[in-house]
Formats: sequence, C-alpha cells, structure tokens
Amino acid sequence: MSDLNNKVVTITLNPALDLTGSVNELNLGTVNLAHTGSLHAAGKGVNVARVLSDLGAQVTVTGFLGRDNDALFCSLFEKMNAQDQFVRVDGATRINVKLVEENGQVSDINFPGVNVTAQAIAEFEGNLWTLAETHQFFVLAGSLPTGISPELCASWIQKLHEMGKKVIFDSSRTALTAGLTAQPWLIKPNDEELSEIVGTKLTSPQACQQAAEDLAATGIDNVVVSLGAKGVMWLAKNQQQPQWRFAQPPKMTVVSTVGAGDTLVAGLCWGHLQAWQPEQILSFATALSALAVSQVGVGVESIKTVTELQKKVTLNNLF
Ligand SMILES: Nc1ncnc2c1ncn2[C@@H]1O[C@H](COP(=O)(O)OP(=O)(O)OP(=O)(O)O)[C@@H](O)[C@H]1O
Ligand SMILES: O=P(O)(O)OC[C@@]1(O)O[C@H](CO)[C@@H](O)[C@@H]1O
Repeated sequence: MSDLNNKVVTITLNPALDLTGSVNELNLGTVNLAHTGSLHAAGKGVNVARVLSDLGAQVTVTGFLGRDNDALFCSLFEKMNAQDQFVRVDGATRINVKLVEENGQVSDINFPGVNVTAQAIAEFEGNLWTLAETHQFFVLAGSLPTGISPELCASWIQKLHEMGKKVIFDSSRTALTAGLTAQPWLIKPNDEELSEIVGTKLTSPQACQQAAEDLAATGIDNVVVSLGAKGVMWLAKNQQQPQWRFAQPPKMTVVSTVGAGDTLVAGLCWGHLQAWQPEQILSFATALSALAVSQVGVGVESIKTVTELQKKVTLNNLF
C-alpha cells in the first residue's frame, strides 16, 4: 500500500472535552445524580481520528484548541501516535455534557467554542496548505467556533477540492449548508440534517433518496445518509449513473450513541483508503458504527468483533 493511502488529516475546528455522566432517568428542573462520569478529549474530527488511528491509519489532527486545558488532548494524540497540528488559541476548549439514561437515550448540551483570531486562522491555513502537499484525504467534521464563518470554512473545502483532494465533510446547520456549495467529496448528514438542508421534514426513505439525489447532482460524489438504528443509505457517483446502496446493522444493545456518526465516517474513510469494493466499505463502516453504540466514547477495541458483526449487516442495492 502506498504511504499516501494510509494517511489522513482530520480537521476539528471546534473540538470539545466530553463530560459523560450516566443517570437512571433524566429529570428536568431538579437535581439528577450521575452514578458514573468521565471526561475525555473529543469533538467530531478528533473522534474520527481516534477510530482511524485504531484501524491503523497515520493521522494528523488539526483545528483550534484552547491552550488552558489541552492536556487530555495531548495525551490522547500521543497515545494515538497522531501528529498534533492544532493551533493553540487563548482560553479553554469547551466542555460538552452528555447525559446517558439507562434506556440508552442521550441528552447533549453542546457549548460554544473558543474565540479564534485572524492570526490563528492564518496559522491554521499555513498548516493546512502544507499538509495538502503530502495528503489526499481530509476529514472536516463538527461545528464552528466563534471567528470562523461558514463561508470561510466552505472556502477551505473549495480550495482542497480544486487541489484534487478528497474532502469528507460532516457538519450541521449553517456550516453544512455553506460547505455543500464547495463540492466536498463525501458528506454524511443524518436524516434530520438532510431535512434541515432541504428545509422540509423528510419522513420516508424515498424522500431522503430524492433529497440525496438532488445534492449529488450539484457535484458531491458521495452522499451518505445515516438513519440511526435503521442503517445507512449511500449514493455514490459511478461512471454510468449514481448508484444507491443501503445497509442495515444488526440489533444492538445501546449504551451510548454519541460518536456513532463519527465512527461511521471513520469506517467509510478507512474503506476508501484501503481501496475496498463499495459493498465491503459499507458493510464494514456500518458494523463499526453499530459497535460504537455499545460503548461510551469511540475507539475500536477488537477488529475481530467488527468483522464478526460485519457478517450480520444486511446489504441491498435498491429500496
Ligand atoms: N441503535 C443502533 N443500533 C445499531 N446501529 C446504530 C444504532 N444507532 C446508530 N447506529 C449506527 O451508527 C450510524 C450513525 O448513527 P446516526 O445516524 O445516529 O448518526 P449521527 O446522528 O451522526 O450520530 P451522532 O451525532 O450521535 O454521532 C448508523 O447509520 C448506524 O449504522
Ligand atoms: O458541536 P459539534 O461540533 O457539532 O458536536 C460536538 C460533539 O457533540 O460531537 C461529538 C459526537 O459526534 C462529541 O464528541 C462532541 O461533543
């Protein structure tokens, strides 16, 4: 395998420390007692990087980190053997709260991020264009901190696209809408985000299918729509005409769904890096993400468990 095919840059413009607590049942407006708690370095791109590194990729991580509390990130990157190219900015990286109930339901409280200055942006751009000299795959995931406009973020995707890079883009709200105009190579909205993009609630697989086809027609090579426990729909550009594939995971016991989407993105990226056939990429990524819901946080403990689960994924070409 060529070195280029094992290397990925993940961009997390707005990382987070995830404070996860488990409660029996969440009650609003009163005191809730958490019986376990953990604080770990996260954010969408960092989660993707963690999974990719467990799978064997050489990962470079970049974005913006508050210099006041980067210790957990530094030790994670060291453990992952990742190249840390995060630009440090004044202040502290946000802490996002995730409350997991006994029935598997998760309530997220996501905070705004650090304040990014023009000087930090210039440093980040310098790093990014240097990384583009030696990398083909870029994963840009998550929301935007103060100081980064959706248009600026879209301009980075556009420039990487013009350089012939493969940009996997997973964001939400205005950042997602702006980024879609910049021709990312692969996007992974969930059904809610897809509804937000088209401005109407998509209630059937057929409606999701039409919305994804409209997006693909704007020049996005791969539109992957995640549907939680129902699985994954993938519309891929093909020489003749775009092709649909659909995967259903086996039934899982849910511990926490936080990071399932990031794990799916990592699986899709890894499969493409390995130049696998589309069916193998989709069944692997689906199994990987299904396994992610049976744990708190992301990461691949046993590749054997993933391949066992992969055999239980159902694949279809058409609805
Ligand atoms: N309950 C579940 N059982 C099995 N697999 C699941 C379940 N929930 C999620 N998955 C797997 O994870 C993938 C991603 O989940 P989902 O569609 O919830 O993404 P998401 O909304 O981006 O997730 P998040 O933002 O929580 O990381 C699904 O397509 C599916 O393969
Ligand atoms: O605010 P964003 O960037 O959209 O999402 C941040 C976040 O919820 O995404 C990850 C799970 O996907 C968590 O680790 C993190 O807290």
